[in-house]
Amino acid sequence: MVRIFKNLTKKEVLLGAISLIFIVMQVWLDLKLPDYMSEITMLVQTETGNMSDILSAGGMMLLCALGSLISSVVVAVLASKISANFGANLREKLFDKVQSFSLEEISRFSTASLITRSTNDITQVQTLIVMGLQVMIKAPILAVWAIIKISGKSWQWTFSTGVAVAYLLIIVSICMVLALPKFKKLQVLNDKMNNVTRENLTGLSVVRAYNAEDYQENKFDVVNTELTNTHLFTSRIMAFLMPNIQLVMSGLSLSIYWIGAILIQNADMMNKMTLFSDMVVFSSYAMQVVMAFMMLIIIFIMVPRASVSAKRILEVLETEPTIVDGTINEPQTSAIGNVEFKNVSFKYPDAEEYVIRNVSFSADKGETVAFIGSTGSGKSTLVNLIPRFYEASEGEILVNGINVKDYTQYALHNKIGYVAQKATLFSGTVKSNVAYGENGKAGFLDTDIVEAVYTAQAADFVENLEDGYNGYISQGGSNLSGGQKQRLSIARAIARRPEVFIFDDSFSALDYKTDRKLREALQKDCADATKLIVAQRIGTIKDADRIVVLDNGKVVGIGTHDELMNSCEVYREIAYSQLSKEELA
Ligand SMILES: Nc1ncnc2c1ncn2[C@@H]1O[C@H](COP(=O)(O)OP(=O)(O)OP(=O)(O)O)[C@@H](O)[C@H]1O
Repeated sequence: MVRIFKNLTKKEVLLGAISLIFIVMQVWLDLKLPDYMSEITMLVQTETGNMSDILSAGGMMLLCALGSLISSVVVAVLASKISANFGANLREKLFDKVQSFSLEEISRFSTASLITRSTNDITQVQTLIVMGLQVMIKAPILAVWAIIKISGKSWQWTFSTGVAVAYLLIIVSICMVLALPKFKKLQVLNDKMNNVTRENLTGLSVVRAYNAEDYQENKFDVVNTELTNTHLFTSRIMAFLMPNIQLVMSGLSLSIYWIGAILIQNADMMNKMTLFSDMVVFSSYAMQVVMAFMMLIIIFIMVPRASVSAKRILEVLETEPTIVDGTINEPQTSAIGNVEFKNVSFKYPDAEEYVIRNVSFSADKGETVAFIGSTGSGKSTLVNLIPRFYEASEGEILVNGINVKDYTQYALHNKIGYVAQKATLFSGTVKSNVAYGENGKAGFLDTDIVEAVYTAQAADFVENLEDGYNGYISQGGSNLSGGQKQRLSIARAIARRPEVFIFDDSFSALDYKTDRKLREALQKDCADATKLIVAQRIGTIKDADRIVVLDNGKVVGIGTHDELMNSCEVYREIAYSQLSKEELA
C-alpha cells in the first residue's frame, strides 16, 4: 500500500506538508474550544464574572470555530488537488505500461481487469487520499492531544472514556475481520462484471440473432447477484457499526454526567463549582477522543479496500514486458526488405503444444511470399512473430539480416505495414485512419493518403462519402462494411511506405474482382516492398513468387503454384477444393 505513494510527485508531497500545517492548526483550534467553554462556565458561576468577559470568551470561541472551518476547507481543497493529480498521474503511468505490454501480458491480466485497474482501482486509492489526508493525520493528533488534556482530571471519567474506546475497538476489529475478505472479493467481482458487460456489448448482434438474451442475462445475473450480495454484506456490517458508535458517544456523555453528579454530590461546596466546570470540559474532550477514533474507523474501513486496489495497480506497474527493446535503430545493411525465418518454433505462453514447428523460409525485396494452410495451421501466429507481438520460442527471425529482437520496436514497426486479420479502425476520419501513427519519416502528405486509398481500391467509396477524406469513421469502423474496413486498413499500411507488408488474411472480405485489382495495384505501386500474404483463397496467392504451405504448424511445401501442384499433396487438396481442374490448368 505504502509503495503506491512513491508515485506521488514532489509537488504533491509539498501540498501534503502544507495541509499537515492546517490540520495541526485545526486540531489546536478545536481543542481550544473546551478551554473557553470552561472559562465561561467559571465566569457564569462566580460573582465577579461580568458580561463583557463572557462575551469576549464567546467571541474567541467563535473565532476558533471560524479558524477551524477555514483550515478544514483549505485541507479539503489541497487533499482533492493532490488526489486528482495523483490519480491522473497513475492513470497515465498505467496507460503507458499497458501500451508497452505484449499480447502475452494483456491476456495474462485480461482486458476487463486492466480497465477496472485503470478506473475503479485508482478511484479507490484517490478516495483514500482525500479522506486520509483530512482524517488519517487529524485523528491520531486529535486523540493524543485530547487524551493529554483530560488526563489527571478524574480517574473515574478517564476510566469510562477508556471503556468506551476499548468497546469501539473491539466492535471495529470484529467488523474488519468479517468484512476484509469481502473487500478483496469486491474488486475481483468488478473485473468479472466488466468482462461480462463487455462480452455482451461486443457480441450484441449475435446475442440478438440467436435469441440468446436470456442466456446472457443469466450469465450477467450470476455475477451481478454475487457482487450485490458482497456489497450488501459489507454495507450491513458498516450499518451495524454506525449505531454502535452513536451508542458509545451517548453512553459516554451519560456516564460522564452520572459520574460527575455523584462526584459533585460528595464534594464540599468550594469544589462543587470546579467539578462542574471540569465535567463540562471533560465531556467535550471525551467526545473529541471518541470522534478521533470514529475517524480512524472510517479509515480502517477504507484502507483494506484501497490497499487491495493499490496492490492490483502495482501488479500492472511492476510487470516487466516480456518483449524487451533492442538497440538498433537504423541498421547499416544493404539487405532492404529481406525477411528470413531460421528454424523458428513457437508455443503460446502457458500452452503445452508448439503451434509453429521448425519453420524456415526467406523473402527478398519486392517478392510476394504467401502462406496457406487449413484453419488453425498457424499462419497468423507465424506472421505475428515478425512485428514481435509474441516472441519466437526457438530459432531466429531476421529482417534485413538483423534479428528482430535487436531492433528497437519503433524502428522495427516502421519497416512493417501490418494489416490484421480483423480490420481495426479508430474513431476519427478517413484521413486520420489512413495517416495513422508514425512512420519514422517526415509524416504523411495529403497526396500519400490519396495514393494509398487509390491503391487499396478504396477511392470509390471514400470519395462518395459526404465529407470525402474527412468523412467520419466511428469506433471500430462500425459505419463501414467489412470490405470497406479491410480496404481502409490496407490503405493505412500502404501510406506508411513500409519495406515489408504483412497481410494477415486481409483480402478475405473483398470480392474476387477487387481482390485482383488490389493485388495488381500493389504490385505496381509498391513494387519494391516485400509482401507476406496469409490467405485462404488460392486465387489470391496463385501468382506469388513463393507459397509456403503450412500444416499443423509445420512447413509441408514451399514453391510456386505450379511446383506445389506437382509436389505438395496438402496444397493440391486445397487447390482442388476451391477451383476446378480446368481453372487450375
Ligand atoms: N492467443 C492464443 N493463445 C493460445 N493459443 C492460440 C492463440 N491464438 C491462436 N492459438 C492457437 O494457435 C493455433 C494457430 O492459430 P492461428 O490463428 O495462427 O491459425 P491460422 O492458420 O491463422 O488460422 P485461420 O486461418 O483460421 O486464421 C490454433 O490452434 C489456435 O488455437
